[in-house]
Amino acid sequence: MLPHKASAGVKIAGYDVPKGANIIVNVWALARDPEVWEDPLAFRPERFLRENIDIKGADFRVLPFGAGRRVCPGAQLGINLVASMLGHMLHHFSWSLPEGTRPEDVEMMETPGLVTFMATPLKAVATPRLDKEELYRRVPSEM
Ligand code: HEM
Repeated sequence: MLPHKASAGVKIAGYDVPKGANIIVNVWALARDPEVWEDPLAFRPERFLRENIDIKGADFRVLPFGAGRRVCPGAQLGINLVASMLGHMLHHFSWSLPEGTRPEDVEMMETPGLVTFMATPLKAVATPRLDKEELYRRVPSEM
């Protein structure tokens, strides 16, 4: 989450947080807490199919958009854009690894920071799966 100033002095988990202190919530650690997540470092997105987890600030186990008064106001737009972008990428291209790279060689670890990047950039080969005419055809929208 972005840094915020404490508007009042408060005690949290035995720690004194003075008024005016700069607070940054470590959402990276929250989302990898082994007491909450089974095998937290394993890339297993299907774990989210098992239960309906709110990602817009109501469930503190995962807070990609923050929470509370300063929660991201663009959360729903962000979710819609990511779904649309992924859908387009999968619809238009077949995805494969570069020749000679095995799936088990792909390093999924990220680097920490304000914005998270992959520690080792992912190399993927996109092959158009629709013929060009279909791919670039403009579909006029009904007005
Ligand atoms: C997947 C995409 C996005 C992610 C992961 C994301 C994440 C975040 C996070 C973590 C915060 C900080 C919340 C906090 O400090 O508690 C934030 C704040 C904010 N986001 Fe987003 N965001 C996304 C997309 C967008 C979009 C599309 C917009 C606008 C169109 C937007 C506008 C803002 C604004 C204005 C704030 C500051 C809110 C405030 O401080 O009161 N975000 N976002």
